[in-house]
Amino acid sequence: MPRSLESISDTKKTNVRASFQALRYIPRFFKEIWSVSPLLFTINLVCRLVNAFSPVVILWVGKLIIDEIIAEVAAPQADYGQLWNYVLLEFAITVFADIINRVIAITDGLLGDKYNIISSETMIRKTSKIDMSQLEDSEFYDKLERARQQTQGRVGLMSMSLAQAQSLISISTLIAGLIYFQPLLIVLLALSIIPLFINEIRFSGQQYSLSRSWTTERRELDYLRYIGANDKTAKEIKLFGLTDFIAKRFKTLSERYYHINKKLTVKRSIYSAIFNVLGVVCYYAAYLVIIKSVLDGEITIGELTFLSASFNRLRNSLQTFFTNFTRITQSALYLKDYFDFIDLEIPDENREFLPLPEVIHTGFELKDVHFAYPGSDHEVLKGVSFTLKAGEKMAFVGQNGAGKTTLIKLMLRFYEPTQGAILLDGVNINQYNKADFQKMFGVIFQDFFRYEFTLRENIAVGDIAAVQDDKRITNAAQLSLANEVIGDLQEGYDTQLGKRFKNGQELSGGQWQKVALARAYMKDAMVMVLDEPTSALDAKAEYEVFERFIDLTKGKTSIIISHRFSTVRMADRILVLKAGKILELGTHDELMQNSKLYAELFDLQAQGYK
Ligand SMILES: Nc1ncnc2c1ncn2[C@@H]1O[C@H](COP(=O)(O)OP(=O)(O)OP(=O)(O)O)[C@@H](O)[C@H]1O
Repeated sequence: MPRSLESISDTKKTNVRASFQALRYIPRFFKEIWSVSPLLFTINLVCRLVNAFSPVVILWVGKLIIDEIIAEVAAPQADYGQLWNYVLLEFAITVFADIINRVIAITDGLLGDKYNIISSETMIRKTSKIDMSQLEDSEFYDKLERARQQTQGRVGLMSMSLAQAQSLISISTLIAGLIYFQPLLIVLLALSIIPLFINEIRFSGQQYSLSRSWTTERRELDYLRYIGANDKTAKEIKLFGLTDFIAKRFKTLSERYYHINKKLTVKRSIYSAIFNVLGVVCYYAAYLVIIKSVLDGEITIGELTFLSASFNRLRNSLQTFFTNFTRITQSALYLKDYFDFIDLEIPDENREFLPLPEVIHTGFELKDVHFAYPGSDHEVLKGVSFTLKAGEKMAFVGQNGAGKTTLIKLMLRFYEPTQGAILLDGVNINQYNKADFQKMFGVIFQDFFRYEFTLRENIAVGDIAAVQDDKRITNAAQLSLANEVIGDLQEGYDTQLGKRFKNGQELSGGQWQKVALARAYMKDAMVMVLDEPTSALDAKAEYEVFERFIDLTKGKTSIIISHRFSTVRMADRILVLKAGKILELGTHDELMQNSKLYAELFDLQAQGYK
């Protein structure tokens, strides 16, 4: 549940502390930006440093101009030479500062874009190393989501932090001017700015807590926005008349956020307005002090304009400085999410592994394997033990939810068994490097992904390094019958699939399945796993696909999951699962003689074909 405004303010202190602590990530952040382009970064820093002095210099030249005008007006014989020099100088400084500002903006943009590319790429690479169990954890997913979404925020943080450093130098030079002429002005300055700062910290902490505590709801809103307006769901949404249901759900959730946020924004504006009046009072008090100094003959009219303009500018600069400071501390928290994600330890990454066998000698052995999905007490597998011999074709059978796919996921090391072990040639599979181990398999899952890439790329997903290898791609397509799709495609293997991009062509469910099946044939994998690979194929295509599969995988260790018993019977042995336990294991003939679940289901399906 999202928190109420009151509870948000309760946690305000913790968040303010946390955001200050997150500032420690800034140096690392800048180190990363530096490494993106040392040249751009140096140009940016030098320009900012030079421009940091421009406000005080311009104000000072302005003072010189006014004093010169007054002096020349009062002089019996006017000589305007010096005055025009000053005006020219001010003009030159203004033009120069403007050029430098543009260089800063350009280098900010280029650095931001480069950093954006590199950090997004880093995240994509890191995500691939993260365990499935972690990716399915909603808290972790929120963190990943924040890290991903804040890519632009991090770019903003970069220019904001650099601008802050520049502003700090400008502020120091202006303060030095005030101290030199009238130290009392500093006290008035502090009086006008400190309440605003406290107010800023107080409310921005609440604002951040609110936005952060809504990460999950924002994800839900994004999801509703997605399913409410995209081509994949349009059919069902129209047919089932879901628009109203989705729109209402979206509206209710959005409005809850809107109301909490509105309350906070109004409160913040009222307090800001009150403190701003205090600031204006201080400004006029300072103005009176400066006027008095002129009247007392302590300073010139030029110095009056210099001091009052400096004071005003300082007040504005400090206000922006503090506002940006709180913004930076908040963005730094997102930086923390990003670095936490990047630093996430990948267990095993630096471990010594056993070399993978070049060929499988004895096969896989599962010993009393138990498994419950992370965050769940429900045991999906309850003491599963069997061997899959080298070169054997085994089929997994069982009703929906029996645990067939889960068993595959454990054998592929997407998850670790909660109890028991899986051995390959007598060695626990966790002794091998996970990524290398997974490369041994050619797999197609029932929920394979339809990449909106070209047909060639969709097939090459099975071994992306071979994306330009026409021979292997056409071969894989022939084996899986995906080559039959080609006739309908205008640009052959280079046709864009799906409807999301220009000239994309959509395939039927069965055609997609053939394409996905081709992925498994892209490499000469030691173990083949087909998880319901033919559910969308017509009977003829299914028969052909399996005939080829059996033919091609002769002597190769393989697993097939299927609900079609005509397919299943082709396997050497069949493993029947029921509620996470092995009910039967044997050849088709043995199981038929057993007269248990397998025989019952087989007969049931056979009846249907009579
Ligand atoms: N990622 C997951 N997190 C939590 N529970 C899961 C997850 N995936 C599957 N389950 C649960 O595990 C059980 C077994 O699912 P599994 O997908 O292994 O069944 P299956 O035998 O392959 O079924 P089907 O024939 O329907 O594909 C189900 O009760 C399911 O709800």
